[in-house]
Amino acid sequence: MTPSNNTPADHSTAAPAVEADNGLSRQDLEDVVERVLSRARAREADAGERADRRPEDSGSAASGPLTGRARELADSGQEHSQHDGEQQDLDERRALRRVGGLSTELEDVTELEYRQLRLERVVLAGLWTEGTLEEAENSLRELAALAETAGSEVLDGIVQRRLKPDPATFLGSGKAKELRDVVAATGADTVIVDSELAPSQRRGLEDVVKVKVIDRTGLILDIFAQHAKSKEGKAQVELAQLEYLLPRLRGWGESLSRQAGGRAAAGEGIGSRGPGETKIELDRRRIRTRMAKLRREIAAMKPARETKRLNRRRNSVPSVAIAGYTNAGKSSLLNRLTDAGVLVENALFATLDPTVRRAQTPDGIGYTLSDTVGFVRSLPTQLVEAFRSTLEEVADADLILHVVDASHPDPEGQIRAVRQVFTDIDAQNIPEIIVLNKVDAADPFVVERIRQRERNVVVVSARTGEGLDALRERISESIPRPETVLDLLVPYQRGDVVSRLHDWDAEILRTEHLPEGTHLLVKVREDLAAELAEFAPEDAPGFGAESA
Ligand SMILES: Nc1nc2c(ncn2[C@@H]2O[C@H](COP(=O)(O)OP(=O)(O)OP(=O)(O)O)[C@@H](O)[C@H]2O)c(=O)[nH]1
Ligand SMILES: [Mg+2]
Repeated sequence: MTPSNNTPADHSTAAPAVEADNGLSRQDLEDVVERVLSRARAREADAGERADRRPEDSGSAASGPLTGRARELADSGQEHSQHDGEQQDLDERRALRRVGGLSTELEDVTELEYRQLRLERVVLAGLWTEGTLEEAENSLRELAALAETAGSEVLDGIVQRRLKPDPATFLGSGKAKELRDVVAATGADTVIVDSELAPSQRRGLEDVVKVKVIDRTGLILDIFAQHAKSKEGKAQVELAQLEYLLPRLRGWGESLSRQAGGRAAAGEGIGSRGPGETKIELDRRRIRTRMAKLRREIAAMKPARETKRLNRRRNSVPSVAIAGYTNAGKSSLLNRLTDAGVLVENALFATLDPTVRRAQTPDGIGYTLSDTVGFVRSLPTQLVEAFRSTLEEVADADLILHVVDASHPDPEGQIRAVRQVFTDIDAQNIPEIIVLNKVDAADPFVVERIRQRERNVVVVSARTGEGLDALRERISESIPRPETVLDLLVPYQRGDVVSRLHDWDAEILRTEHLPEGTHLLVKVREDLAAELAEFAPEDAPGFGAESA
C-alpha cells in the first residue's frame, strides 16, 4: 500500500461518518486490521496447500474483504447518551493527543525524552503462535484499538504464523525485513509489537526496521500516562514507565533515525555505540534520580489518600467498586446508577475523589460507587504496582460490580483476565456481581452461556437502561446493611435529626407521632447509633411487643 491511501483527505470523502481526532476514521482503522488479517489468513491457506513450505517463508497474498469488526472499538457515533453528561474530560483528553510531526523537530533529545514521545504513525506486528485464528484476530484488534487509544495512526501491520518468537528479532528474519519494507513504504515512525519483548529482541528488531519499536507493555504504559489525572496517578505511571525503561535503554548510535522510517533506512552501522554511549549514561543517571524523587513524592502522598479512605470507613458507608475489562461500560454504568441531582446535593462527599460518587439503594441506604481504571489482558506488573492506589479502591470495597461486555467476541477471556488482576491485588474474596453489560448488542446465546456459568449475574444495558432496576436491587441486597436497632424519641424542634435519618443510611422500620416528639424505630450503623444516643432514652416509649 502507499501512504497516500491513508491520508485523511482521501477518506473524508469516502467515509464521512466518524473521524477520530487523529484524522483516521474508525473505518480506516478497521480496514487496516482487516487487511492485515486477511493477508495472514491467505498466507495460512497458502501454507496449507503447500505443507512442505515453512510458514514464515510463504509469500503474502492479495487481501479479500472480510466481515467482522474491531469489537474493542466503540462506535463513537453513539458513544454517549444523555446519562453520560457533558463529557468534558473527553475533550481534555483529546487535546492531549499527539501533535503530528512533533518527532521530526526533535533532533537533539536524549533517548529518555525520545522514548517518552507520543507514538504517531504506527505499524503493528504480531505472532500467531498458538490458539485459533480467531484468538489471533482478537489480539490484533485489541492491539489496534490500544494503539488508537494511545492516539496513534495505525497504518498497516504484519502477522506471522510461527511456533515461537525468534530470540533475536521476535519475527523471523525474513518477516522482519518485510516489516522494514512496510515501515519504509508507509512512512511509519513506530512499530508496535503484540507481546512483551525482551530488551535484546527489541534492540534486534529496531536494528532491522530502523524505527522505534514498542511492545504491548510500553503501549499500555503510554496510554496510562496520557490518562492519569491525579498528581499521584501521574507520578505512579511515570515511575512505572521509568522502571520499564531502565533495563531497556540502548544507545542510539547513528543507526536509528528519530524521524520517519523511510528516510531513516539510509543510515547503516547497526549497533554502532560510540556517540550513544555518553547519552545512555546520562539517561541512566537522570532516570535513577527521577525515580528516587518520584518514590519520595508518592510516599508523601500516601497519607492523604489513606486519611480519605479511613474517613469513608469511619462513616461506614458501604463502598461498591465498578471494575472490569477496559471498554466494558464501567463509566456508562456509573453514570446510569448515580443521579447527578443527588450528587450536587451531597456536599458531604464533595471532597471525595471525583471518580467516587454517592448512590442510594431503592430503600434509601447510601453507598459509594467508584469507577476504576479498566483492565486489559496481561496488565503489566509495573502497572499493577503503580496503580495499587486506584486498585486499592477495588481491594477495599464491600462489593465489586464486575462489568463484562457481553457483545465482545471473548467475554470469558476478559472475565479471566480481570479475575487475575483481582488476585494480584488480593481482592479475590470480595463479593462480586457479574454485570453482563451491552445486552442490547450481544448474542443471546452468549448471554445465556455466561449466565449458566457464573453464579451471580445481572444482565443489563447501560445504553438502554435494561436490567438496571434489577441491578439496583441486587446491589441493595449485597451491601452490608445497617444493623443496630434503635428506639428513638426525637423532639419536634429537632426536625433536622429526622430528615437526616431519612436521607442518610438508616432503615426506618416504624414511625409514630407522640405529644413529646417523633417516635421512630430505626436500624442504623454503629457510628450513627453513637451519635443518636441522646435521642434513645432508656425509658423509650417502645412500640410494643407485637411490632418490634
Ligand atoms: N451497545 C452498548 N454500548 C455500550 C453500553 N454500555 C456502554 N457502551 C459503550 O461502550 C463504550 C465504552 O463505555 P465506557 O463506559 O467508556 O467503558 P469503560 O468500561 O468505562 O471503559 P474504560 O474506562 O476505557 O475502561 C462506549 O462507547 C459506550 O457508549 C451498552 O449497554 N450497550
Ligand atoms: Mg471508564
